[in-house]
Amino acid sequence: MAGYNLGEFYATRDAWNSRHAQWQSHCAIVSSQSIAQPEEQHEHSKNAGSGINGDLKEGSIQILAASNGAAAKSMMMILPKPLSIADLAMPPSHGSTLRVAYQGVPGAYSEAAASKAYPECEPIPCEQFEATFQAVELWIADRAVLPIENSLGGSIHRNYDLLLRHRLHIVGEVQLPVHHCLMALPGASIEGIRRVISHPQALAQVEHTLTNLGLQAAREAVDDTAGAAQHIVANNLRDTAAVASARAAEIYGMDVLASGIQDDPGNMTRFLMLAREPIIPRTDRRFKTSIVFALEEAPGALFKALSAFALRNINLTKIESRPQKNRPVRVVDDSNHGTAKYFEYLFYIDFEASMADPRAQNALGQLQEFASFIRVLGSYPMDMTPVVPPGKPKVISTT
Ligand SMILES: O=C(O)C(=O)C[C@]1(C(=O)O)C=C[C@@H](O)C=C1
Repeated sequence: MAGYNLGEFYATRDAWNSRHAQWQSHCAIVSSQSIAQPEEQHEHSKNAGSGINGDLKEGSIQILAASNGAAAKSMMMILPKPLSIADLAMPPSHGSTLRVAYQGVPGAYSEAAASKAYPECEPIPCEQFEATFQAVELWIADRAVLPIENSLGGSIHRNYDLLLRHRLHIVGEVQLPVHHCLMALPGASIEGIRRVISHPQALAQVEHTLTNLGLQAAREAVDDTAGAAQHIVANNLRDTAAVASARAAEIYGMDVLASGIQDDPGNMTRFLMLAREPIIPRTDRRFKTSIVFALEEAPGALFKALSAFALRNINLTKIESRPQKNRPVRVVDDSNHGTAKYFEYLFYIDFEASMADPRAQNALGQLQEFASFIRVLGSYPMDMTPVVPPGKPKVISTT
């Protein structure tokens, strides 16, 4: 491998491993609470005997994290620093624990999705979505977790483009209920908040509720929800609140001002699990298959393409179109009328059938007659976990 720097590789791996060992011992103290209902957490906080420094406030859902800014900051020093693309000099060797790369910092919903899919996994925080793909491609991680759509905010378009740009395979999906909290530094009140920061998807999911709470504060987009919480603590921003998970509030020692603030109580984000190798499709359980294709321009082309599925009684669960980046516009000269400009699209569809099912194979055979390009992104088990009834929104602190 020309230009490969072994020294850098070991330094990166050792730095990562030592940060991660510190983080794991921290986690042993702060017992992890995964996406519990806001009410459950509230009750738990009332009943809990002690946090790290044992000074829980009545009516606050600050459970086990440090409750003052300084302690929270020192806690943040030992959190694993997210990988950036530049860090990916590549440490492949590791034991048998499945390493799952996600975008964000501890407390992000993507981390919760990784743990839902692989409960024993070791989540690896990354700065960008692109870095999660590269972590898997370079064998630093075994899986990447990628949010792809939300029930309120819709598709995460950039991630569709990444699926095409990289050659990873979809091997699973997770549908995660997303229950947002509004959080600020300990002692803050909703009235004193002048700015609300979070991931743009999260801000979109709470817009009406924030307005109904009378919060006129400016909204500002940042890279991830938990990163917003971390940023407020690191910079001691007393007039700023974050929209993030209850677990993020716990990790960064923030007060929850309101919980369950998503505009729809059933708010849900769908995440994809990606791997270097595809899984072998089966027919003994419910599978979904995701594909992407391009069509030749013709009247009824999309109708004909989709009829391949309808005729075989295959349910389509999602359709998304994205620009064809290598050929976004097709120009056709019409000597009589001028020049017609056609935008070229890629169509991403998810359908409810396994690639081991002859109906799916025949449908793709028929689709091939119309398509100029087809790629199977993955055939994987559907998330069939029961939906937990959502809790009611709750304003915990206004003073
Ligand atoms: O910022 C996070 O916590 C994420 O995991 C990202 C993300 C997203 O990209 O949609 C995931 C779930 C929620 O819908 C909000 C944000």
